[in-house]
Amino acid sequence: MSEESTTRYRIGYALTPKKVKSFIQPSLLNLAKERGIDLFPVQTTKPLIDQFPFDCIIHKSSDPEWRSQLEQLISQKPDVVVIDRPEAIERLHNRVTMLQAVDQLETATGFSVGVPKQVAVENPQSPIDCGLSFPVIAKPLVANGSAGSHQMSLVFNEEGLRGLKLCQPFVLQEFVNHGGVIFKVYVAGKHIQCVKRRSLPDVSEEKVGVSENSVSFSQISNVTAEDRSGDEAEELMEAAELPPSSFVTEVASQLREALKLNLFNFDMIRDSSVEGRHLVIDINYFPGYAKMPCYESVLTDFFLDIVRKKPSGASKDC
Ligand SMILES: O=P(O)(O)O[C@@H]1[C@@H](OP(=O)(O)O)[C@H](OP(=O)(O)O)[C@H](O)[C@H](OP(=O)(O)O)[C@H]1OP(=O)(O)O
Ligand SMILES: Nc1ncnc2c1ncn2[C@@H]1O[C@H](COP(=O)(O)OP(=O)(O)O)[C@@H](O)[C@H]1O
Ligand SMILES: [Mg+2]
Ligand SMILES: [Mg+2]
Repeated sequence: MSEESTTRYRIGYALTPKKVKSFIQPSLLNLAKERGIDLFPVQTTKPLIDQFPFDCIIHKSSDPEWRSQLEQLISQKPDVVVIDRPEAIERLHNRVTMLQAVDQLETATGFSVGVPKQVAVENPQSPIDCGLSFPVIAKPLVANGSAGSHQMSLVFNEEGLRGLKLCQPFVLQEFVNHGGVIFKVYVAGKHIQCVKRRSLPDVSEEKVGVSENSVSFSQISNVTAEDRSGDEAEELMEAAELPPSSFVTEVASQLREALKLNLFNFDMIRDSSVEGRHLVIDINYFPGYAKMPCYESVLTDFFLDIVRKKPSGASKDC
């Protein structure tokens, strides 16, 4: 008999109610069960150790108590795989540190990858001399999953910058024309999938001169199919070609290694002014996998990779 049909594994999940609703769907639970994996909810407010046994813990929770429980678990039970390490996830909670790994990537496929020019503004009250070209996007520095951390402004000129009523540190990032489409690359260990999503439209030089000083927006890529049907942005999206999968795989695998993370996605745009140039603009921990085609089988394959390759005597990073 194969290992798949005889051995059962227990995975504990600690997720917000919103995430449980979107991710822990019956279709995932059933497929995982058929293939030997049972998923159980973990309560972050109760001692983790009392809820054992588990072969693996997956989690997305901003509770500091939970983080210390996990750190204790990692030192006390090295056989349990923790997906992912809190300190590695932490790097994605800041829009400067999240993109630092991108600069180390090297691609061999004739395409290149980088990040847009950006500067952090720690004190939002101080006058801003950012040295960037307009338009720029003001993004909250902290990317902690709160609604506020997705609230952004597209700023067309100095006056727009002066008019920003921000009370938290933020980053200013050069807006790059990219044809109104972003590529979302979902990573679950070695499994990688790239999908297209709608983005902000290109900004022409004429438009910079005549537009408002700034425009606010939030979570543009999550506009629903009903909202966008028939519009011009949707046509752009349908016509756009995905980047070659060899390039996407190179970038995703190297990022996975550099970030020491298994469960994340990144937003990538094609720089319209430089042939083959792509820019990573955002990296998200434990994103909305259920929006990815066949997420149940991708995630079940990933869980099996993890529990079968469990190292003895060490918690696993990647
Ligand atoms: O809820 P969803 O499915 O829209 O997923 C969100 C992600 O959407 P995506 O899968 O990239 O389209 C979303 O990605 P974006 O930041 O919109 O690129 C975030 O990962 C979000 O998590 P958080 O609010 O940053 O903690 C994710 O939200 P949570 O489900 O983790 O709350
Ligand atoms: N530098 C940029 N140039 C062009 N468009 C951008 C840039 N940065 C962000 N965007 C657009 O703004 C959206 C939100 O920005 P992002 O950094 O992904 O924030 P969030 O974490 O809220 O998803 C992106 O999906 C993309 O449409
Ligand atoms: Mg994004
Ligand atoms: Mg994000």
